[in-house]
Amino acid sequence: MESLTPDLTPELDTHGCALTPRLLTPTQCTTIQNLYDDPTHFRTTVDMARHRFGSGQYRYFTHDLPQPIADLRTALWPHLLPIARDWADRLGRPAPWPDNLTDWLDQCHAAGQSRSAQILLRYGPGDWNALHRDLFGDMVFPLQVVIGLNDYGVDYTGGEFLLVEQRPRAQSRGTATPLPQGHGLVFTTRDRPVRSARGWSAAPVRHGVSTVRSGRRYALGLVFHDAT
Ligand SMILES: O=C(O)CCC(=O)C(=O)O
Ligand SMILES: [Fe+2]
Repeated sequence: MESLTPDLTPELDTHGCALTPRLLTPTQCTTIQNLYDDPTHFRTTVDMARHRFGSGQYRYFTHDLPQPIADLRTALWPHLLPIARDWADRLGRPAPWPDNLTDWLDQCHAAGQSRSAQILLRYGPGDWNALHRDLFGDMVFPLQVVIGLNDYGVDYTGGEFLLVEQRPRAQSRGTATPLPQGHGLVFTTRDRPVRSARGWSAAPVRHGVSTVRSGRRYALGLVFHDAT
């Protein structure tokens, strides 16, 4: 794994999301994509159309995350933690996250959020992901990472990652980002600090995926609180 992240704060402040350097090799991306068909890795499969979440399918990993996914999540934590703490400071909110990811997950489990929230998503032509937030309860880590597993424009077309940010007393702003294969996109699960007349205010952000026009698109979603 290359050096994970330069300082992502300026990108996050300007665009509301930040691309990391390459986190997975193309071979690792293919290996992870191929896990999709092995049910032993997953606790639940969600048919997105059935829940009116869009169209397509995703599967929740069990806690027994395959390598290199487990390592990746652990390695990302110390890079994301200072940003989450800085945001909490700007917004005058508590920052309940300990230095160690395992300690934070223990807190989630004690509060009843005890199931894995890591997902592998699969989209075909016509599939899309409705705008949403991956919140499961009071235990919230405000940053998450999605990793593109396919080559945008080659393996599939359409399927851009979408962010929609609600601005204070104004209409919302949309940002579309194609995910480069093997790179992570860091964005907020809930809201992020934006400058306002009176200092900082929290802008709620939702994310989703535009309609895939052709091909297959897989993505790995890493969330840093657990689910119910
Ligand atoms: O498929 C994607 O790029 C978005 C996946 C998603 O909703 C997530 O990672 O939480
Ligand atoms: Fe999501």
